[in-house]
Order: sequence, then structure tokens, then C-alpha cells
Amino acid sequence: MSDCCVAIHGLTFAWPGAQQPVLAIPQWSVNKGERVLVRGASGSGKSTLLSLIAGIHSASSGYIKVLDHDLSTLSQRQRDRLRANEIGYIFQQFNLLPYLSAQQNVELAVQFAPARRQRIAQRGQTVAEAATTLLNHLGLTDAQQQQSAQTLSVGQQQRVAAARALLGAPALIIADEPTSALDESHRNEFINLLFQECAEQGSTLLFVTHDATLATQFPQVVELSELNTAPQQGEADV
Ligand SMILES: Nc1ncnc2c1ncn2[C@@H]1O[C@H](COP(=O)(O)OP(=O)(O)OP(=O)(O)O)[C@@H](O)[C@H]1O
Repeated sequence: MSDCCVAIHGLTFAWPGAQQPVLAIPQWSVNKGERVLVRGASGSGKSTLLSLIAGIHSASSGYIKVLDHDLSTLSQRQRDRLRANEIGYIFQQFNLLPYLSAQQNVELAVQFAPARRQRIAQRGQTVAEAATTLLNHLGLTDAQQQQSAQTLSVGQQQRVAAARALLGAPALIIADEPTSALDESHRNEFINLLFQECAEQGSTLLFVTHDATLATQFPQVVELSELNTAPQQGEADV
């Protein structure tokens, strides 16, 4: 096993029907345990890049390796399994199930992820205990953990989404602009908690945002425009 968590080589990706690729990344890698911020303007392809790394969409050419697995050689089922076991995804809109409690939302993360359940068992915890531990660390009270997700504040929902991504220590945590709805102090506090939890369980963090002010929080910052050689919107006809 190499030190690489994500390795990209000669990647291009065009949406069906598009004349130009939205992404063309000759080379990029993220090592295990790193905390990387990818910054890019709205519409520059950040979410698209994350969906390719997560194996939700497939590259048009080139390869993406996640934990040494070349995604292009895996079947859809194998990609789904790799994503379930090794990638925790924090979505921009959190994607919580509104009528389930915070605790139930978190526990759902490992329902189809045997490797994540196994890592929890190896720590001597049940899934419910591990979910409670994470929600406690992320600052939700016992009462809040039993509330339905729809009755929580945006900041609390965001912490539930983070706990769901972290449960069972996936190798890679992907965060797609999860702080856009927060004020600066809550945003910084959330990022620090995320760093602590990733460090504790050895997860790599890949965080994308359009917000340049977040750069000071991260040990590594990458501008998507420096990775991506595809013509950006408005450049194609120049
Ligand atoms: N499902 C899709 N089908 C076709 N085009 C898409 C699809 N999703 C995104 N795009 C296009 O791909 C480009 C990049 O979109 P993407 O959502 O990856 O950008 P982003 O940097 O994440 O933007 P934002 O910061 O606003 O979320 C945009 O031009 C967008 O219109």
C-alpha cells in the first residue's frame, strides 16, 4: 500500500452533451492523513471533481486511484462498496433524513458499510455507542441527538452530517462547502472539530469551497484553477 489516498493522472471529464470538458487535471495527489482545501469559483467544477473521486461519475479519460484502487477498473458495484466503506461525504445541503433523529441519521452511514462496522467493533463499541461518542465530540447534547434532524439548527445539522461522514473511520472524508451557511466563529469551530476527529481516526480530509478566507485554516491549500487545464466558463470562445 502506498502513502497515496487519492491519485489523479491525465483526468478529463465532460458532462454528457457538453462540447468542452469541465475538468482536465494532468496530475494531482493527496497523501494519507493530509488536510487539503481545494478552492475554486462557483461553477468551476469542485463538486464534479468530488463526485469523480467518490466514484459517483466516471472519468472520460485518465485515471483516479483511491487507496490504490483504479476506479476505472472497478465495476459500479465495487465502486459503491469502496465509497460506502472508505469515503465519508459531507454534502453542501447535508442530505439528512428529516424525520429521523440525529442519532439515527448518523447510524445509517454504516448500514451498508461492513468495513466501517468492523472498525467500530474493533474499538469495542456498538454502532449506537460510536454514533453517540461522535455526536458528543461534535457538541450535540443528549436531547439534541434524539431530536428529528428537521428540528435542529443549520449548525447542528451540519455537525450531524459530519458525524455521519466520520462514523466507522473511513479513510477519506470529503466535504463539499459544508460551512457556507455558518458565521465565521461557528465555521472556524466546526473546521477545528473536523480536524480533531479526522486526526483521531486517521482520516484524510478533502474540503472544497469557494471561500478564500478559509485558506488560513488549512495546512494545504490548492487552487482548482491551478490543477485544472480545461478552459473555464467564458474562456472557451476567447
Ligand atoms: N449533472 C450535471 N449535468 C450537466 N452539467 C453539470 C452537472 N452538474 C454540474 N454541471 C456543470 O458543471 C460545471 C461545474 O459544476 P460544479 O457543480 O462541479 O461546480 P462547483 O465549483 O462545485 O460550483 P459551486 O461552488 O457553485 O457549487 C458547471 O458548469 C455546471 O453547470
